[in-house]
Amino acid sequence: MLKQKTIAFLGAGNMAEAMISGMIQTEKVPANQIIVTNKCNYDRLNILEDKYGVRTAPITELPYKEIDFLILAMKPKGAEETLSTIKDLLPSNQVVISVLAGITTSFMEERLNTGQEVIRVMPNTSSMIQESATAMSLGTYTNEDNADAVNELLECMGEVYVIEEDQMDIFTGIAGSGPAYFYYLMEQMENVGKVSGMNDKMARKIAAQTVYGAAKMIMEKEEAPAELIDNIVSPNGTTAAGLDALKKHNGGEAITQAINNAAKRSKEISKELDGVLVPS
Ligand SMILES: NC(=O)C1=CN([C@@H]2O[C@H](COP(=O)(O)OP(=O)(O)OC[C@H]3O[C@@H](n4cnc5c(N)ncnc54)[C@H](OP(=O)(O)O)[C@@H]3O)[C@@H](O)[C@H]2O)C=CC1
Ligand SMILES: O=C(O)[C@@H]1CCC=N1
Repeated sequence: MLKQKTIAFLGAGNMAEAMISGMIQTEKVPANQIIVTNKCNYDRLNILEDKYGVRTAPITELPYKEIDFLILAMKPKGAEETLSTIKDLLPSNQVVISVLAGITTSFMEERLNTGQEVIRVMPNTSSMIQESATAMSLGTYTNEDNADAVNELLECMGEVYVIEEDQMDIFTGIAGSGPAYFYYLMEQMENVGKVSGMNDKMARKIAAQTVYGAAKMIMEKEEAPAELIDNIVSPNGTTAAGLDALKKHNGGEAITQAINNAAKRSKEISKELDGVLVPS
């Protein structure tokens, strides 16, 4: 289904590259059917062209009539201007897909021509290695075939969850921003190892392997996290001592706050960009 689709990215940053990398690895989307553009950084476009074999074009020369899926991948503050610029250039059967945090389907629909299909997506940078947890929510006019095709496209980047749009802010807090929390955690683990005399590279790998193994256990086994914890804890042993410290220092609360704060920011972005002032 994807082989005949032409996909364009408006925005050639980290998220666009991660998605392109995921798509190309599956070989479901030929590289020459991916077109990438950005605002002004043509060096960046050249890098992506050399690295992935995608096509690039200045933003004013995008072949809109040829494009099936137009992926908005600039910063959220650029959405308003972009949508008004492209509104009348889009064929009526083209699907506009946004990965922008906080940009709602209604925001897009209000700024595009009536009937234009939009889909809101939240991937994460693990798309780069096809391990994203990606959410998608459909707009008012999305037809089923296009929704299926976009789902298949997103599966090139990892797991896809179709969710109600009112869950998108919390999904962003958990999964869109989530990798950063784990990188932060692993950085702490690595630093502790280094301070204790471990070789830098080995400390990084040990932290990553530990997190990877734990995530894989959750993915592959039936047990809930509490049971898996039970299997590690010995009475009066090292893990009990470690968990005591984690609880004493509000480790659980810290992660809850991180997710809720990110979700709150996603909501704020929606309101700010829709012209509703949010108290700071
Ligand atoms: N990074 C992440 O982990 C995730 C990001 N997102 C969303 O993805 C979007 C992009 O994030 P990210 O890739 O990190 O950002 P980057 O800053 O890495 O990239 C932004 C890109 O957008 C381009 N750009 C800016 N304005 C326009 C425009 N008007 N038209 C076309 N291109 C434009 C920039 O080009 P130039 O340099 O020429 O200005 C740049 O290539 C954000 O909206 C974010 O919310 C969603 C999920 C995860
Ligand atoms: O930080 C951000 O706003 C974007 C959205 C999710 C991950 N990065």
